[in-house]
Amino acid sequence: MTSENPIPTVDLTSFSSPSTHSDADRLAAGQAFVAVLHRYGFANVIGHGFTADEINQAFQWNKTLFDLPYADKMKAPHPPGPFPHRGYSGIDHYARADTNTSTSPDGEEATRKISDLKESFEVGSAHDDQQQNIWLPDDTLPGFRAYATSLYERLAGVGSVLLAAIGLGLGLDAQEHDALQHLASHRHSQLRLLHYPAVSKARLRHDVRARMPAHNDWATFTMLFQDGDSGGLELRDPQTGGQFLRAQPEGGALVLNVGDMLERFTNGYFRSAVHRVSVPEAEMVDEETGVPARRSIPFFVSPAPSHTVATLSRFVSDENPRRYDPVRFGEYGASVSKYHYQVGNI
Ligand SMILES: O=C(O)CCC(=O)C(=O)O
Ligand SMILES: [Fe+2]
Repeated sequence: MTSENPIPTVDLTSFSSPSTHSDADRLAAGQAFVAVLHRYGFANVIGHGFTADEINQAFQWNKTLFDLPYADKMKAPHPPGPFPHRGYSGIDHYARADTNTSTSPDGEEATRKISDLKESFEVGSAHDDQQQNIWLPDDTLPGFRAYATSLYERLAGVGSVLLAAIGLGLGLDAQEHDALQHLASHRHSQLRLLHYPAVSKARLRHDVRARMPAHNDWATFTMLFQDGDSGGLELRDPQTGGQFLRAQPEGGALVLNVGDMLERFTNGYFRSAVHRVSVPEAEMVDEETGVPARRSIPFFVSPAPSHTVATLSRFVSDENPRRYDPVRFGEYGASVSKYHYQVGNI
């Protein structure tokens, strides 16, 4: 079931424009942010520092990239296997052309991996010592490499600001704050451009249940922009455990969801939110247009792979005993991403 109620919006202008705000403003905003994340594992964030023009520009690049012919996009192919998680993964329209019109729910369409319903381009830091970026030749998409590199840096900066807001809202001391900062490595986070093509009513009827099935993100937290009014991102309410709530795109807001590392760090005070990208029921959709295309831009704020994430002792008590052993982020991420790669759904 889906609720119409969007998740609450938090304004973090006092952090993104510190000179025009007081410490008291920041404390109040940080505490409000923490309260929403504690309740939902998600928050809509405004005042993050990205202008409307910057967001439009990011979606314009998303469109220009995915509008390229498949053969051009495949000049920067994601290598087989989960690592390095870089470059283009997508839909071979030519290979699937002959199965596109299948109407049998038992046929090939039904068993097709859900990954066929999206295409993505993964970008890391230019200074990542573990995973190298995989770029298109510059004459295939002039300026894209420079743009995506700058977008990565910009979002990494926003991620640090949001992490500081969480630290202030939690009332961490200096040592705890230092441990929190290790959950965001500018060199090891990840930018993803996503495009979900339009889906026909026929496919909705027969085999398409979701654009991205329910999952958790395994890093610290994810910041995500969604295009226009297409929507579709939903989170499972951590309090009811069943009901899915819409994360509606609201003018310029980014959606932040808690990932596994922040859950472990806080011993479950923040829950890594289960989320999915849904499609409407076939009956709700126009025969001609189907479900329109959708674009999103997530940024996964992550620790360094060598960093061991341990629970802060302030979150451990007799009522809430330690739930997690310390874990090296690289090892954790490798096992989870290997699983996702095998099932091919994220
Ligand atoms: O496209 C979206 O809105 C969600 C993307 C997502 O959950 C992911 O890439 O992990
Ligand atoms: Fe996700």
